Amino acid sequence: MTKRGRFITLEGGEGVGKSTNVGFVAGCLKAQGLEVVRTREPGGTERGEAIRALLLDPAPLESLHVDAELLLMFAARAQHLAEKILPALARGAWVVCDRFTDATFAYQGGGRGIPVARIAVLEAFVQQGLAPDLTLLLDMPEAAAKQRLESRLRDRSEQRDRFEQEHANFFQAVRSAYLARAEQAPERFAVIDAQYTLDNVQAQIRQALMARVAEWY
Ligand SMILES: Nc1ncnc2c1ncn2[C@@H]1O[C@H](COP(=O)(O)OP(=O)(O)OP(=O)(O)O)[C@@H](O)[C@H]1O
Ligand SMILES: Cc1cn([C@H]2C[C@H](O)[C@@H](COP(=O)(O)O)O2)c(=O)[nH]c1=O
Repeated sequence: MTKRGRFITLEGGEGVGKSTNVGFVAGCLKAQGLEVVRTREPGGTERGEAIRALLLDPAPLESLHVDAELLLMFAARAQHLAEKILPALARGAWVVCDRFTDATFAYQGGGRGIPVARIAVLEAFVQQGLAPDLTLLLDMPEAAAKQRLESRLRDRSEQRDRFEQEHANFFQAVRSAYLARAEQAPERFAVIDAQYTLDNVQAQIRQALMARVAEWY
């Protein structure tokens, strides 16, 4: 019987370096001879990416109800699980995902104020017990992360998306919610101090990742 693959997620607020380090994590695992599927949320499938475009579109900032936002996150996730994540894990591939349900607890829970219990109902319904094996939480002060984000937006001439337009209080609440989740599940989370140089951050990530890989094999 094929051994089920492992599910690794990267989490954190805007601009902390998740997208930069998803490739690094995938590279470390590939160097161990593993099949790796790299993906992201919301998105990861054709339909999920269409939902992502709707969610991130800056235009309807005032008009998308918070419950609609929450349900769209889980709709994209249901498609992502069925079409990509579960088949990959079943064939023994390792999945590295830029954000997953901890982001929902942090953004829709911490940021938007939706009660955790309501989110947990949808989590159970959509995931049916599936949870990441390891979550790398990239954490740093919100103001410093904002500077990184600003410089990326400038360099790439990108427009702020609907979430990136939120205020400092929103991002502080997101950060607190992430840290609270990490404290509640220390066996799953590795908190990475993301405020340092990329070399330093990647050394922390490699150490956390390889410690788990050694535990699992
Ligand atoms: N350790 C680091 N030191 C300095 N700059 C960094 C570091 N890590 C990433 N960056 C830069 O910071 C910017 C934001 O990084 P990145 O896009 O990876 O963040 P992110 O967490 O994926 O952001 P978002 O949540 O908005 O997608 C990029 O310009 C990236 O090159
Ligand atoms: C999965 C998920 C994501 N979000 C938010 C967080 C970000 O602002 C965007 C995704 O953009 P990024 O460039 O990938 O950071 O979506 C959310 O609010 N809830 C979620 O469950």
